[in-house]
Amino acid sequence: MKVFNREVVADVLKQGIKQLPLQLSEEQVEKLLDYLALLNKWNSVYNLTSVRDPMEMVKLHLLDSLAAVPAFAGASNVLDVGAGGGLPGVVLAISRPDMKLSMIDTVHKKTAFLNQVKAELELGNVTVYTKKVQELEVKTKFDVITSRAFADLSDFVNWSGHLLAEGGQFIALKGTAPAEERERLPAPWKVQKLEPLAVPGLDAERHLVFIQADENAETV
Ligand SMILES: C[S@@+](CC[C@H](N)C(=O)[O-])C[C@H]1O[C@@H](n2cnc3c(N)ncnc32)[C@H](O)[C@@H]1O
Repeated sequence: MKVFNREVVADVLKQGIKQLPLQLSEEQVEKLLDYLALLNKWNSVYNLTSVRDPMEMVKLHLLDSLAAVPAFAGASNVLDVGAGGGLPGVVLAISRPDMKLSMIDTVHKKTAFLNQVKAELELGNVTVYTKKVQELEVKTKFDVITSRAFADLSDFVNWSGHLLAEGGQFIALKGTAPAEERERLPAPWKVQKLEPLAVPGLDAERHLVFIQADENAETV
């Protein structure tokens, strides 16, 4: 486990947040830092992320997920598929306490960690599922289904399309989203928008891919 210097990490986080169109309270920033401390503490046990350095975790995990938060402006009931250690799910849940946030992963030790985060950070808006997303059934479908570093776009929509409410959308956080991958989407799904994502302190290509059923979408 790398040493977690909360003061130094907080400084990088706060500087990054200033560069984003986001208003977070001091309490929310503290919860983000608590989450990062838990991720750092339990990573060696649960194997939650290959990123081991807390300073790198701030940029590659927290700020990367925070940069996507404004894209969820109109959302009220969101599912994060393949949430792993909670990205972007936990960051969304902390940033938008008004929103219901569900996370699903097949790996029990990861969802055990997510339930621990939920309890320790008192995230009353969070629900955690341990199963394949293809096998999940819910009473109320989601208005947004998101994922980060999860799967090919076609697999993402094929495996979770049954959980999306009518008129809802997928938002995938990707490094690149090659045209070939976007064009291979099965009907009725179409890429509505491909948006470059600027992550403070990160010099890497990042994108948000918005996908909707054809009747709502303009093909890019
Ligand atoms: C590369 S990790 C990404 C984790 C996290 N989203 C992140 O960005 O750090 C992909 C995750 O998807 C989960 N996964 C793979 N297939 C799945 C499925 N069919 N349903 C739910 N989760 C799945 C894996 O267990 C893994 O934790």
